[in-house]
Amino acid sequence: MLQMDCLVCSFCFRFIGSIELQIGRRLYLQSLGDSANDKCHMGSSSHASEDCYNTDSSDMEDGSYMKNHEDYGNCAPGSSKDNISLPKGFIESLMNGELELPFSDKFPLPSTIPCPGGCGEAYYCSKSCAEADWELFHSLLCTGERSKALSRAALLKFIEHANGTNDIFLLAAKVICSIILRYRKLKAAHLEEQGKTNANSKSSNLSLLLEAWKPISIGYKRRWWDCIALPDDVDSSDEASFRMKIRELAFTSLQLLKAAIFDSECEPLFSLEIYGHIIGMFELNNLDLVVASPVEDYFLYIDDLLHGEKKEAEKITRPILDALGDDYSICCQGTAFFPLQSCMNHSCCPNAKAFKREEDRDGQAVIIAQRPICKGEEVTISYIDEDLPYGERQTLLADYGFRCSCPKCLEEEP
Ligand SMILES: C[S@@+](CC[C@H](N)C(=O)[O-])C[C@H]1O[C@@H](n2cnc3c(N)ncnc32)[C@H](O)[C@@H]1O
Repeated sequence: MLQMDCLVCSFCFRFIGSIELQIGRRLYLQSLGDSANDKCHMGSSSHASEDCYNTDSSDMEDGSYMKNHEDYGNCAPGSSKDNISLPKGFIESLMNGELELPFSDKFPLPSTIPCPGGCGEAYYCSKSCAEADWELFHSLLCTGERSKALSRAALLKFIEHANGTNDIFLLAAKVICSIILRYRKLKAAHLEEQGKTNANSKSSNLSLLLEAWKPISIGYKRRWWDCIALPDDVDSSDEASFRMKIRELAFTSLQLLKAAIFDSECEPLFSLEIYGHIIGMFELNNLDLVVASPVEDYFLYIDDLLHGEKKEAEKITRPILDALGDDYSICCQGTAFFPLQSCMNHSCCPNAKAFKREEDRDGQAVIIAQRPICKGEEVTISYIDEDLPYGERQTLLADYGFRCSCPKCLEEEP
């Protein structure tokens, strides 16, 4: 699950495009929020319209770092809610590569490769990532012309429902697609091996489906509506009806997904029981995924320049920073299931940590030992900020359904 305002590879989650594209896209999305209020619409999601971010261009006019400084006229004022203005056409020039920011060449990013299915939603850092995603998940979830979904219209309905309710359904769909696609591959190999005539029995199909399901089976523990933590605003007397509503929501989502990608040979995958357990797996075993943004490094680099260079560069970067505001650099965040890493237990004095956090440059699961770990010793990670006081830690861990009794908790227990 990705944060929308970062442009990352849909397969490995590396930032892609360029510093200019990342910044332009973020400003553009920011302006969409603003323009909804002042009727300054920006058109489709892939192109910013010319003049909705605007006005005073004096600071930028001598932009010797810019390849193109035409088109910096005025536009109707007031399109940015904080009254921070950028020249007319500025965002578009950043996004379409006409404008080069100072020293951005120090932060090269892989160029963007569009989805081979033509959906215009997924982008990749390389052809191999595009192909791997297509083969493993995306061919069934692509809304483009070459989609392998049963019905693209139904798929759009499913996605719309997930976006409007809970995007965990998109992850569950990804899991189901990966199982179907793995099943089809296993079956093709099996048919080739056995000869088409005697290998297409129901029982052999089921055993292939079980084989395809195997990597996920480790996450099969509890249904979503049984394991989801009760939100703070739901009274415990309403717990049963809350859980019933969650189950109904999952049922609706599953019906929509079925209409989009149903495969009769994989019918068991489309039961509410399985769907509930797949979502439950993300509820219980999800790992946060964080990929640091190169945009932050870029602005830090500018800040560290020597006085003369810095002054010159900041003529261009300062108005951008001001327009971006506090969220000038947003990392890519998501949630993921990794069969091994997601199953590690918690300790408030863990001997390992999940992910490199600030240093992460892609979505690979990395577990790093914090100290030497003996053979046979359990590898533990921390689910929460282990530096919080004892009470706060236990409150947070209650959401995971347990009280921690690690050595640190035993020592600090009042
Ligand atoms: C991400 S799973 C961890 C792996 C889990 N043992 C499994 O096999 O799925 C999280 C669940 O494991 C259990 N768990 C993790 N750490 C624990 C701990 N320190 N004490 C008790 N239960 C723990 C809790 O039930 C928690 O909801």
